[in-house]
Amino acid sequence: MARLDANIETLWAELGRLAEEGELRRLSCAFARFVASLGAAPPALVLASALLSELEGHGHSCLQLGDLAASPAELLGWSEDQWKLLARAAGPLPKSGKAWAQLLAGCEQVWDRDAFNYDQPLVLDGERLYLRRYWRDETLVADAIGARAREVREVDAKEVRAWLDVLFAAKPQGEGPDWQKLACAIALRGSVAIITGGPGTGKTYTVARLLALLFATAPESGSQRIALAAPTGKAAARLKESIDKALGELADRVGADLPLRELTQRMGAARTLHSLLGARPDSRAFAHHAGNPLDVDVLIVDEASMVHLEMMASLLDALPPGATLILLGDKDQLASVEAGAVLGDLCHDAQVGAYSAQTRDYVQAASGEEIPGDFLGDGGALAQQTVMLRHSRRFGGPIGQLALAVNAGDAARAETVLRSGEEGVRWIEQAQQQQVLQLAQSGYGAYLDVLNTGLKAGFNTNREEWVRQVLQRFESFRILCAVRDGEWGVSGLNEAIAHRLAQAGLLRPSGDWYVGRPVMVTRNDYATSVYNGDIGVTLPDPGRPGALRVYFMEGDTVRSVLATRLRNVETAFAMTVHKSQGSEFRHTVLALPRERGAVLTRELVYTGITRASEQFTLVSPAGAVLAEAIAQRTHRTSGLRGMIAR
Ligand SMILES: Nc1ncnc2c1ncn2[C@@H]1O[C@H](COP(=O)(O)OP(=O)(O)OP(=O)(O)O)[C@@H](O)[C@H]1O
Repeated sequence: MARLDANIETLWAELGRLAEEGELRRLSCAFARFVASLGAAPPALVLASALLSELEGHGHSCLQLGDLAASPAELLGWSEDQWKLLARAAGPLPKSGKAWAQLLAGCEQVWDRDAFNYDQPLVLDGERLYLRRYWRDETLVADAIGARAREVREVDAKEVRAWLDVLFAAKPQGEGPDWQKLACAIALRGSVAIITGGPGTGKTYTVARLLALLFATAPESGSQRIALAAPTGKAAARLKESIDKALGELADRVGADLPLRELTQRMGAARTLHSLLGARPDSRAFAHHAGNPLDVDVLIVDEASMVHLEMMASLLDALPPGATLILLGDKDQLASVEAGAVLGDLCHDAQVGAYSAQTRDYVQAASGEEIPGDFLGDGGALAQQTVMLRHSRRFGGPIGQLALAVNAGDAARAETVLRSGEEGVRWIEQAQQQQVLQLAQSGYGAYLDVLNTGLKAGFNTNREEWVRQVLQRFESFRILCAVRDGEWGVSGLNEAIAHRLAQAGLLRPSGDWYVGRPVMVTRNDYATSVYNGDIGVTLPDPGRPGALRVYFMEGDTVRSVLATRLRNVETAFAMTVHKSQGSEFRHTVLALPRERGAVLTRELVYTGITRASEQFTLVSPAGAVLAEAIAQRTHRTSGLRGMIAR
């Protein structure tokens, strides 16, 4: 016992030192102390608790004990020396994942999945250690998705095929299968389907046809309740706009055979997931859950890569058993800021297909499409309900080539495209911050022009149209950063851009709030109905001289909030790539930092590039950073796939 105590004190000292050095969050130390306070705490448990909490901060949902035994320093990117000091302080540590699991299973703070539950903070599931909350969320998601994927509905394949032939134009021979058509057939037979694909691959185009198909084939289609949702307000508005457009075009095509305009009218607005589930101020709990499920038959969720584990668990909990869930998203985009990489995990087999012979036969009968042999395999139930769209209609040019090269991890090819001089892509190498400021001044030129012209004219005539124009112009250009701090981070660039625009006489910043300040909301605020990620522009309040209001675009409508009522906002000339997900800008500038770091990954670069619709400019102060970023993949540990399979 004396030896244990001695170890523990040295271990606390080591953990404290790491926290001092900024290598460990204080929260992780505090969590380990909390675990230790609940009972006898061998140093190995204290160490595992601190690591687990730290990993959660990096987006992992659990600690793989096998990794902890095999390559502990790598887990958090620590040096071998740092780890050795910790390991020595903690005394002899288990040598394998199994031995770690045995040791932890004996601790009273750890709930073994198969044993008695009395509210311990940690859960041991095989050789994975979880914070209780994440284990519960991951189990819920795995059980709900797994059960839905295994539930295959009876389908009249002949009828479905006849409708699909009406809804999709015939494809030229020899071009391989029409994955969009195939996706509709697959989604129709299940209570869950995942449609993944890069930008412009037709995810919304496909889902509009799926809705038409459901409408045409469901026995009581007239009363079907369809809900559209996305993680952010902007993504929700884009989803609704694209679906309405696609259904409108389709209605013209199918004519009186299917009253699709009726379907569009019945669908209502797309909502954020928070609003759909009934978020409540000051509470993590939603109004809708298993006891009070959502009133829907079909739920379509776009930008699913942004949905974090806890939100996905809440969503699945609130979904009634008979309802159909369709997840749309790009599996290669950055995962959510919060823990989990749910879409990425669920789409594990999407690239290879891994379709069974049964799926192949069904698809052939219901859509007339043949799944090529390369895509057949022995994937699980979820793989059978997942389709990857592979052909982008919007991204054929250099931006598309660049995105493909980055996604494939081919840095040399990406650099060639960037240096090609082709219209649409540009690379400013060995850049100075001044060059980003120049880009900002010209990129935001149209925005500032409309803003200042209106201000000068006193915006007496058609003020609403002017506000709309200001907001739209602002949305056509954006500077994206990989990091928050420093000269190449969001805060440094925002400050420098505002200063530059002021020097050029285009803005008059004074104090926190000034006319023309674009802002992004950083926390949901139910009192003012503004949500994390919403972007607005500050303009004079027409009713109160001297007062300022922030204007937000919500679909087609503009709403405003008194600037002084917004507490959690930051300037938005520059924003992080994370926050830009779900948005698209005509010209996107991606500013990389001088040094590589853990956040600089392939997924981040890919997400940044795919935010550009016409022009992409990469700005990097140091040459090698791009290649290093492309080589570094996001890795998030989770047990989701294993849980779905069991
Ligand atoms: N099979 C098709 N035939 C003709 N046009 C198509 C087809 N599929 C998609 N499109 C068109 O390609 C464009 C992109 O499609 P869509 O918006 O559905 O893609 P997406 O994958 O949802 O893109 P994003 O991820 O950017 O939202 C749209 O203009 C759409 O009308």
